[in-house]
Amino acid sequence: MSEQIAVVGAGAFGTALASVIALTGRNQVTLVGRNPSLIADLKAERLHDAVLPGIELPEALEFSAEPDSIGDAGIVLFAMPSQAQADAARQYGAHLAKDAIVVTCAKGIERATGNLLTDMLERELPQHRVAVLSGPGFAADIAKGLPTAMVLAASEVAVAERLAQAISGRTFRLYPSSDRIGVQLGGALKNVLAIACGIVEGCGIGDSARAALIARGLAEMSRLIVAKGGQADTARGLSGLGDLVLTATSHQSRNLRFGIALGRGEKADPLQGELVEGAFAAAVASRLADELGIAMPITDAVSAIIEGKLGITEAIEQLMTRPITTE
Ligand SMILES: NC(=O)C1=CN([C@@H]2O[C@H](COP(=O)(O)OP(=O)(O)OC[C@H]3O[C@@H](n4cnc5c(N)ncnc54)[C@H](OP(=O)(O)O)[C@@H]3O)[C@@H](O)[C@H]2O)C=CC1
Ligand SMILES: O=C(CO)COP(=O)(O)O
Repeated sequence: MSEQIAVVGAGAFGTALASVIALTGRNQVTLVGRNPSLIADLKAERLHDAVLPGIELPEALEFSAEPDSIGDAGIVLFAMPSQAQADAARQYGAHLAKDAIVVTCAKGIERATGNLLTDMLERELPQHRVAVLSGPGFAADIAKGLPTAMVLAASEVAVAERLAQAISGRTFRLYPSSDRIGVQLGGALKNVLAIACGIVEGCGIGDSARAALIARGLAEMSRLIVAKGGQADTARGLSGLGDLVLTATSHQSRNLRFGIALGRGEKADPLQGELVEGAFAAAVASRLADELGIAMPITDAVSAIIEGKLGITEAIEQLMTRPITTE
């Protein structure tokens, strides 16, 4: 079935998603950006070299800088950073079709409130159903047509299935899920854990330490998912373990590179330069863990290091000398 799909947010991920969905040939896809001169260049050149260098965008993909261009879309993907999603909901909400489903594609937690992005979007857009797209996939890999599998979660599995069918193509495969909580927390926390793995790499304490962080980090992710009402199994799937392994081991990851800079003792400011979602999620996840009474020592340490409250040597010492417990 043919769908009208709008992707809002003309950055790396939005452009990659719009491109791969347009390539299915089934859907009419519009990439909607807020910068008219960028959109004019994309239309003219079919390249977005600032974020996806050298990758040609499909002929079938349409572009617009007008918020009302989303008015006929039944599926609207929000592909801007987590902390910009509330603003985007306010800016684009009035232009959504009555039955449009909004799919958040960001990996984070609302910093001001600790809300999941789906809860925040339902607050801002109470008339609309809200779904989540997350999982292991770098924008450049997706846009190049390399095989990628991710998860599409909606509260009703039938809706998730419909969205996954509509968006999936020959190189981009979506698995439907009904666990929006687990899928979102996996995406937010893997970024924090990738920073931790970057720190380990940057300060040169070995691959064994990285493996320990991945496994113990996954246990933290699972605990938070369950405490927030999600399913433990989701942590072991694509949006949890899958994305954690990808981001914690590939230098394509901005979160990993940020952690490496921290580990090398370089000055790293998450508000300058490229987007580092984990730097925002660390403090809010640590706060949530505290409120829910669950242990997330790696997340706490990453948050404290970023805030300059804890040194790296001290953090390693603290993690290694915690009371011995069963796994
Ligand atoms: N890059 C990747 O490989 C992947 C990214 N993600 C997730 O996708 C999200 C976006 O990341 P990514 O695309 O890489 O980031 P980028 O920094 O490449 O792009 C972000 C885009 O969002 C736009 N934007 C910011 N605020 C708004 C707003 N209020 N309304 C409309 N557009 C807005 C920016 O526009 P402007 O240029 O005008 O500032 C920019 O085009 C993050 O949560 C990330 O974790 C998920 C999977 C893979
Ligand atoms: O989420 C991603 C891949 O799944 C992208 O990771 P970074 O934001 O760390 O680059």
